[in-house]
Amino acid sequence: MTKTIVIDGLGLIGGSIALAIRQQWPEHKIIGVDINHQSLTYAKERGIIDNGFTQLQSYAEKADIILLAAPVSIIMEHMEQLAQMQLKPEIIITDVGSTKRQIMTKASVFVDRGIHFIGGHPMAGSHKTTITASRADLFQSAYYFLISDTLNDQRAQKAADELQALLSGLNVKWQLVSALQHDQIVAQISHLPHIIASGLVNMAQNEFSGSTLSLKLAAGGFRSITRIASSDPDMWTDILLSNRQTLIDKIDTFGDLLEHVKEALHASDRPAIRNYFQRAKITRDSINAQASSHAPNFYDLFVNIPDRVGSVAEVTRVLADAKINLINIHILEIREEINGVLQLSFSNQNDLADATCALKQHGLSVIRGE
Ligand SMILES: NC(=O)C1=CN([C@@H]2O[C@H](COP(=O)(O)OP(=O)(O)OC[C@H]3O[C@@H](n4cnc5c(N)ncnc54)[C@H](O)[C@@H]3O)[C@@H](O)[C@H]2O)C=CC1
Ligand SMILES: O=C(O)C(=O)Cc1ccc(O)cc1
Repeated sequence: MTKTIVIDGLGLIGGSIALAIRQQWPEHKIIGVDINHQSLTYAKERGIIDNGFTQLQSYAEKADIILLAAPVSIIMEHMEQLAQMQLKPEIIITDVGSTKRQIMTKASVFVDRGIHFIGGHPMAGSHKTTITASRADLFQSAYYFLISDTLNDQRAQKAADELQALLSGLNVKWQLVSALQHDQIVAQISHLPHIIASGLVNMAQNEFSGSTLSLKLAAGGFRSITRIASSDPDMWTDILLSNRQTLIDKIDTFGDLLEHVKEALHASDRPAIRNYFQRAKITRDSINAQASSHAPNFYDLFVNIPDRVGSVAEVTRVLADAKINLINIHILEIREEINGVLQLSFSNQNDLADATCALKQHGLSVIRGE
């Protein structure tokens, strides 16, 4: 059955979800809502949406599904507005906001009216924003949180099944958690890291100001750990303010950890310092191992590529010549004058083995994947 889907906030995430729905369900009508006219024009010209509006009121009452994908504070404002409208009785409203406790508390505005609200959060994205950065495959193999708080009866479960079917083209791994669990998890693995990344950049900037040294000297490590400091400041202000207490606690704990390293340095305590790095190494190495064991549909290898024009094309040509189907390619790192690393994903073990062989025969250095 043809559905009308309203996507409110047509940026990186709203745009990427629109693209994925469009690809899988071309018969559905997709309406974009954004205060930014340019985003609407961009999406309409490329056929990502059928029509665009600057006001949610313009189309919400005709919607079968509304996906709220603006910054967190706007999502909550728009939930209030939606609760005042004459919506279709079986409408499903969902969101993609990076925090969930405040949003799920706000969802009480829908309960009396019997409207389904399903909290969601795809755990993939980028430091880049706006629809121009959106991609249909942005969420491929990523986790997508669904919030259990409102999934408490059969009708709600049916609505969640419908939402999951609509978004099945995203190829995500669904993860059911409570809003409380969600905000604690993301505070640790997403919000605190953003605070630290921006802190490192601000500190380096302070240290280098007034000196002839500059941040251009920063090596790969600094660049990798601070990539997310390029994220949108308004979006991250909303995120921090909607997960305040959890983050205050996390900052305290992180402060204790730094204090521990400082004490070890004061005491020249070599075993304590080594232990700090060793524990982290074991855990960090195991993330890669877990990631590959949880993604049985993807077979990855990593290739060293020289920093010269055409080296990525060379890799893809070798694979095309060998008639090997590549399902994803990701540039992990390219540093000036040094090798970069390409991550190549295949759909099965045979393609992975054939690709390893073809690339090695071509003289390329394959890091992992046999
Ligand atoms: N960037 C990321 O990697 C991820 C972001 N999220 C969440 O997704 C949401 C959207 O983030 P992005 O797409 O990255 O941001 P974005 O900045 O690319 O897109 C947000 C869009 O919302 C629009 N907008 C702002 N105020 C509006 C209003 N009053 N009415 C309608 N549209 C309005 C903006 O014009 C923009 O096009 C946020 O809630 C964020 O926390 C979730 C997962 C990943
Ligand atoms: O760019 C990155 O690595 C991110 O961390 C993207 C991201 C940003 C916000 C989220 O709520 C989830 C993922």
